[in-house]
Amino acid sequence: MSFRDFIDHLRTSGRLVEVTEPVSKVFEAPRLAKKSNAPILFHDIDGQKAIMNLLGSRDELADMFGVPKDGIIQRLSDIRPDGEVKIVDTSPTMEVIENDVDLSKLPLMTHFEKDGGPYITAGVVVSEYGGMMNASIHRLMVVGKDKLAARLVPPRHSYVLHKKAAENNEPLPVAIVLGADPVITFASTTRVPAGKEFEYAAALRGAPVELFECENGVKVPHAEIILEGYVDPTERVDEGPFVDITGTYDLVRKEPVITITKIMHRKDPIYHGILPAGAEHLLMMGVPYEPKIYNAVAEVTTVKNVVLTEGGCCYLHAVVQIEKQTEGDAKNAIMAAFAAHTSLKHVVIVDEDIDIFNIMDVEFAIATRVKADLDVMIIPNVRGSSLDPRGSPDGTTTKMGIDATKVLAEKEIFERAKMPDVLLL
Ligand SMILES: C/C(=C\C(=O)O)CCOP(=O)(O)O
Ligand SMILES: [Mn+2]
Repeated sequence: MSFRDFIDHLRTSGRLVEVTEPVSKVFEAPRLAKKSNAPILFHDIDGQKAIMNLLGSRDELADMFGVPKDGIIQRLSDIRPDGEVKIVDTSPTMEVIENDVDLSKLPLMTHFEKDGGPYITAGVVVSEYGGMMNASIHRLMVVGKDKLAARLVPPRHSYVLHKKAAENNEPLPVAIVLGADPVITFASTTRVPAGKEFEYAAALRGAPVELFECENGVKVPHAEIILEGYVDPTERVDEGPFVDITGTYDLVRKEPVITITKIMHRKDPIYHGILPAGAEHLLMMGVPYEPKIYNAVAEVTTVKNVVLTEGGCCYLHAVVQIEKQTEGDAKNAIMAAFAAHTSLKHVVIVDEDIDIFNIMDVEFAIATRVKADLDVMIIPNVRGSSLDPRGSPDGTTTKMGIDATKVLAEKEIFERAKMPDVLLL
């Protein structure tokens, strides 16, 4: 499915908000997108088209995968990154080719008051070096007419490929993909084995992913806009400040510079922007880790479901539902969850009768099934997330796991009272 087909699907199913009045890319469009999580299409954002909140809810993701909302994890855990990838000669993305690059012509937005400037938020950076490829989303800050600073996070595969190229003092060829089939964009946020993002997307879609070759050799899927260029082996500039998933400002760091040599795009292209700290951003960060946690917990007990909660920025807090088999299972589930997602800070383990999507239910489990000295595990000096404002400067933090499951030997005292079915008047 193309990006446009997906937008048409949102339109025909009545879920798309359309803004036809002119809006500015500086603060105004992001403010409008922040009002709700509904997909919002701007027809005139400084003369261009742009969509935000494309995958702004679990309902949207579930619809894209063709499963119910509580079936997303199961679907993602079942899929293997072995779908078909086909190389083709041509692409609708080549409708317009610009060799005189001017990034200011694109609707790249400025979102928050202390932002370092406009940046690309939904660009899938595809890179190839030494026979390896990668596709992942990185922040791309405009630092010149044809230059972007890329936040390449260690140990993501783009970071590794850039490091390898830099060790040989060679530029890393890249292509930045904006507005591909949303399944491909989602696949680029996952933690599949190196170079398997497009195969994973093809398996998820149940249809081959077509790739075509850019002038610099990088192979890319059809998209609305593609920026072609290379990452310099040595040049680094300040990147940020920018708001990340926590809604607070991430640190300013020295990051590598990409020079864009060519832009290809559809006629009348639709730019994709992800609102920083918005639901789409949180989901893209968190949902790929949920199947990893699910599979890791499945190794130690019977796992039923996993969610990285929105209140925990879909990244720092998990709720794991298990069918407890033996006393102590929940403690093993806690350790498995931390091992599967090393940025996770707090995790709560609950039984099958707790609705993990309902925070009231999770709090009920903590309130009625936890005795802190027995059920809370505190683990100091563990690798945490660089995005946690409370993390230590050396990258470590203190983690907490809460076993909010029933004590098996006393199960009946934890049962929730039910009302019998009766005929209602
Ligand atoms: C943007 C980050 C990661 C990514 O691109 O996947 C920063 C958070 O990474 P941590 O590993 O949690 O520090
Ligand atoms: Mn990768």
